[in-house]
Amino acid sequence: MSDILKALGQVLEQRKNAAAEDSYVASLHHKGLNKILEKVGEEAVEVVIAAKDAKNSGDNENLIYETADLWFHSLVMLSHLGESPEAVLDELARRFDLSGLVEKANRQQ
Ligand SMILES: N=c1c2ncn([C@@H]3O[C@H](COP(=O)(O)OP(=O)(O)OP(=O)(O)O)[C@@H](O)[C@H]3O)c2ncn1[C@@H]1O[C@H](COP(=O)(O)O)[C@@H](O)[C@H]1O
Repeated sequence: MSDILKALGQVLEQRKNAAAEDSYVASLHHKGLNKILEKVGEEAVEVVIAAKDAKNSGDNENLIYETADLWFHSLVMLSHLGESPEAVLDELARRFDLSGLVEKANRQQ
């Protein structure tokens, strides 16, 4: 697993016990799930807009920036609900090398 994802997951957990005034992540945990979900939704829309702009301009810099914002806020959401980045990476590992078409066909049987 990526070292930075693991380290970030640990920081997000620690921030549950931090003061909202000292930390952006702590402020989100204090505001609660609805605020966190609002941020996830906002960042998802920003990713979509950045992708359209990148297609038109050929410049992916803002798309990378907005995608990092979306990943980050998704990790805060998972942490708030007691999950870790490892859980998502484990799920991706489980799916690895399994064709999406085959997986869908198996589901429909
Ligand atoms: N990776 C991030 C990260 N990415 C984005 N952000 C913050 O997410 C916010 C994104 O909000 P917007 O762009 O919507 O800007 P905004 O208008 O300020 O947000 P709102 O007031 O609307 O909520 C900004 O404040 C960014 O600084 C992040 N804040 C923290 N981290 C990581 O989390 C760690 C802990 O952060 P703190 O809890 O602040 O110490 C940091 O050391 C970083 O590793």
